Amino acid sequence: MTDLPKKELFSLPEGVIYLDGNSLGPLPRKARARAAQVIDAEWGQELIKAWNTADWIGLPKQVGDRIGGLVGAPEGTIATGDTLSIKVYQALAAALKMRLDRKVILSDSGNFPSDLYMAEGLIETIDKGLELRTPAPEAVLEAITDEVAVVMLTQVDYRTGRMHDMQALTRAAHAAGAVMIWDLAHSAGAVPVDLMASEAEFAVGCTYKYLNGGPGAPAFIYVRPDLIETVEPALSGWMGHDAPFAMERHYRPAMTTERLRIGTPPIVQLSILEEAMNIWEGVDMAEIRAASIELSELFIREIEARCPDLTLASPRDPQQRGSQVSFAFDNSYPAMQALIAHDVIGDFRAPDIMRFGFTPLYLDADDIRVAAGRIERVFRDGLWRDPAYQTRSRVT
Ligand SMILES: Cc1ncc(COP(=O)(O)O)c(C=O)c1O
Ligand SMILES: Nc1c(O)cccc1C(=O)C[C@H](N)C(=O)O
Repeated sequence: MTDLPKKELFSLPEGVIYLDGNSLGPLPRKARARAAQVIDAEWGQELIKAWNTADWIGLPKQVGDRIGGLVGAPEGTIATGDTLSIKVYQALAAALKMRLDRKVILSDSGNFPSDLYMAEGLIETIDKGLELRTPAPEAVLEAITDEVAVVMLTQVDYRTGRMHDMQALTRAAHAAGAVMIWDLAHSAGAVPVDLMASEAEFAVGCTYKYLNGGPGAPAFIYVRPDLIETVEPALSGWMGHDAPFAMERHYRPAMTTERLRIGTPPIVQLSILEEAMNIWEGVDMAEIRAASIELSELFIREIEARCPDLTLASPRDPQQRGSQVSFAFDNSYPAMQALIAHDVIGDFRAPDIMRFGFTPLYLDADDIRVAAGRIERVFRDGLWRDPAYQTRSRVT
């Protein structure tokens, strides 16, 4: 049994109840010292020698292996770096190369826009004859036909929290002869994932949400081990080369997942992420999941009892949800602004969603009850009507 929560390991502002770790995780206390060490002692003193003396060059793989431990990926199967959108592009381009005889990319209408935009951009670049299909999430299973080259899904819907059945959909994709890509942005560190057991060919994800790597933290990409030596990288940068410092004239991919790296790794961010991953040492994802369900069920009960104007917009069955709960309300934007002003931080997602994330590493039942009390007040007293909350910020 892990001791949850591990609140003391995070630097959270006094009095704030943070229900947005599903978008940007909070600051791990040790991140500051680690970043200072990398900047002052390594970069400052060692200069370029630090690539060897501080093993900067080995850091992307080291961190990838730590992430692998949380998502059922064996050592050496996860490469880190770049942004998730780039990793989506790479996975999709490589997957399409594995099914050149087919023309359909299947995703769903609830997928995060960037995943769909990257697919649209890829189609424009490599083959305008490809087609991106986006049925409703509930209709994906029956849309997997033998026309489909690649099924590309985000396991947990960013807006509703609805969770796809990874095992069943991967099985269906394979039965239809399609390649499977999972986006784990809202899964890694949120729900138990077993990539090897799923047999999916690719997975991608980000590390600034439940993994607490900080804004702009590097993304990750998983390739099933039996495919690593044959996957064709669409973005053939030198850090994915088998021997980057041999400076060979032609690209020759690394014989490991490192072939999906592109350029110079972001060392300060990777170091912070490694520090954040230390918090997960000894944490059992099954325990996190059980605690997350307890917190989210409590939240739903409290909100439904106290705020009759809000409508649950997430599946009621906790097994069908990731680690977030959404409520619909016509004036969600000002309402969320009012909640934030009253120290309950969630977020708004267009058109009418108030989204709350549950992160048992640093939240407990008391936090949920206090949050529910503050939320009740904002709605009971109509505090969200204040003109101060009506003006939209650039980042919502
Ligand atoms: C499911 C999903 N895919 C892609 C992205 C985009 O990631 P990035 O901005 O790191 O490229 C996000 C979050 O921003 C996301 O939630
Ligand atoms: N990556 C983000 C950013 O740079 C600014 C604000 C929000 C984000 C997010 O991660 C959004 C997130 N993927 C979502 O689920 O809405």
